[in-house]
Amino acid sequence: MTPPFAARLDGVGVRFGRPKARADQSLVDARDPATALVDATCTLRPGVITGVLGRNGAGKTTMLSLLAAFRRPTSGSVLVGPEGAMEDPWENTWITSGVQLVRESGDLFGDEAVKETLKYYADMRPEWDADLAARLLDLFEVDLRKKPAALSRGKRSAVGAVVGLAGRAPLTIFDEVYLGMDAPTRYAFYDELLADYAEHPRTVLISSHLVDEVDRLFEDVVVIDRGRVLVTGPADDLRARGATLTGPAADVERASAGRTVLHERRLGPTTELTVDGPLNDEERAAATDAGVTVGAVAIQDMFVHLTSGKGQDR
Ligand SMILES: Nc1ncnc2c1ncn2[C@@H]1O[C@H](COP(=O)(O)OP(=O)(O)OP(=O)(O)O)[C@@H](O)[C@H]1O
Repeated sequence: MTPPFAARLDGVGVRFGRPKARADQSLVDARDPATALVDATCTLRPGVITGVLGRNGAGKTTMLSLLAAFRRPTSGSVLVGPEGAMEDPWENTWITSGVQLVRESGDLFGDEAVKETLKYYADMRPEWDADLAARLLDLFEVDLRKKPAALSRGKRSAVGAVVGLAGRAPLTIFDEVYLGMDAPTRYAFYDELLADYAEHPRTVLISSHLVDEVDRLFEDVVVIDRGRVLVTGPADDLRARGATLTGPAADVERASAGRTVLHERRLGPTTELTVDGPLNDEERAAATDAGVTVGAVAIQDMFVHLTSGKGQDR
């Protein structure tokens, strides 16, 4: 069995369209609307579930497409493979045979019954688990005899999820695969992913807007904002990164002195501030003594605050 893949992006830039007429065409310009990634650098640890988060158009799909060798970077380097033996995935069958990118559409073969798509992936993936695929198709109530056009959007996504789970590729990437699924199907997918991952460790990347729903799955996160990697590292660091301070306005102001305020909410005499940076025990105790309640900030809220560009220093 191939060990889980790691991946590394180093100073990666991606610009769509024709190269600009200039001396160094490998340069990407953040102000150019055709630029999808700018100087993106991050490491994806092997055998870990990483959440790739970003607002619409942030560059998530572009980053995931690079890892699956669906496209090449304009600048910088992309490496994928077992730790210590990573290679450029572009036109590299050894690497790409270990990478499964599952997209929301499910990438089903247009004119054939769904069972033909599954047969194709079963032949391609040495670790394909036919029993798991059959059980999941039953769970998601997918009729294998139907052609993709006869399936609902959610059922097509479900087939993609089955391809990703049953294939057990050393790098499995789910790019917003569950967007078409209803809530019970999505929750069943998350549970199946966690259960299978626990038994068959591999590297999983999940991109999503539904951060609240999926954040319990993440061990690491990469947050992309307007083409730049804003945060990369353990999800727990992001969970512990900020704090909410709630209480009488003057006390909250005092407790937040010198910190970057990401969000502010006023309810009559009570103020709630979301601040960047964790509070140490002393600061926490001082705030509590002053009648200020200190709370945690969920990944979803931190993500919204960090990518809304509204942070202000106090
Ligand atoms: N083929 C293309 N030609 C030109 N620009 C593109 C192309 N594909 C993507 N882009 C642009 O690159 C940027 C990043 O797109 P990308 O699809 O990677 O974002 P995303 O984070 O996956 O967004 P979403 O959450 O909306 O799917 C966007 O500004 C997008 O308009």
